[in-house]
Amino acid sequence: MTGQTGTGVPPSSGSLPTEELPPLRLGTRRSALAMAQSGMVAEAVAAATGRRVELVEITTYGDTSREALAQIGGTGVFVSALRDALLAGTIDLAVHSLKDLPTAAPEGLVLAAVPLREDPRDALVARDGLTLAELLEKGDPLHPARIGTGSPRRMAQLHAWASASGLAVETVAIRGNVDTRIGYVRSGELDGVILAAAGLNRLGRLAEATEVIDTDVMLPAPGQGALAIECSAANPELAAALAVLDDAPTRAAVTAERALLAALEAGCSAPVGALATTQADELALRAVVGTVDGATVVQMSTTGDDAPDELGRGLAARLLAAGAAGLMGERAK
Ligand SMILES: NCc1[nH]cc(CCC(=O)O)c1CC(=O)O
Repeated sequence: MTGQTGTGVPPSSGSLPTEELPPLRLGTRRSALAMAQSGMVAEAVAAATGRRVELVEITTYGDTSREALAQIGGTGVFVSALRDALLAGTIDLAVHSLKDLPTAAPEGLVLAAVPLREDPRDALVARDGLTLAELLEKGDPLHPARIGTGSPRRMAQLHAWASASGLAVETVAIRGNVDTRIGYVRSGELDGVILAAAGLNRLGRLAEATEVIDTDVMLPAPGQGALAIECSAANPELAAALAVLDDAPTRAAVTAERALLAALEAGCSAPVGALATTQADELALRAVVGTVDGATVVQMSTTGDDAPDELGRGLAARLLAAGAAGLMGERAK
């Protein structure tokens, strides 16, 4: 009789067998864009932690309300339901578009990772493959090109650029998901709409952009194109595991942009654009504040090896000294 002590596969001794840990619950909004970016992060988190990751869909007030964002308290409405779920422990991590994240640090939560940023610029989706310049040149003061955007920042810069170029433009306040917004162009209701290039790209629809708008024409929203991965401060092991997804240059850039926004006491629906880029270990930060009609815009830049948040606050102070507060109108949160 042969022995019963054959060499089976020994139980692994090192790390915990992953199948014994419950999956990580990643909270996400239901929109196609949120699902796309959460799916990407879920894969990265699974690879980084060796854990399974399941998506938990959470509906926010911003998803169900058709009111203008400025009316319902800014894009923070997209964030708070996910944060409530994190604090309640019904999800383990949440993925947000960083530009929707209020600048105030939340009690009990950690910004565990800011992954590598995508193209931060805005993009135009226009009829007939036209660029912004071509579209506006086809109009005239009585029949200006009609461009859809609900963003005061985009409106301000679009009007300022058109006026500097001697061209007419009409902005039409719209909101809704990417499909809805592009739909206004496909139906012929609008000549073009402006959206974040990163959002189009994550949906696999960047090819529908007829122009990615140069940052000399339009500075993006602080944090645009970057994602935020949040978890509970009560779970430092998870925060540490998620930290491998952090991209240091992206975090430095968005830290500078958000410090500027916070120091201006402006929210994500204020007419403020800002973009930091890394150049040979130095951060270069550009920012614009304007009136929504574009009649007055103040643009400034700075560079240096100061800490990112100091760079942001310093530029905000210079903008405020130049009268920025008076341009932003009613402070949005
Ligand atoms: N305001 C909603 C929102 N929040 C983030 C993005 C795009 C993706 C990103 O900036 O990371 C969008 C859509 C848009 O502005 O077109």
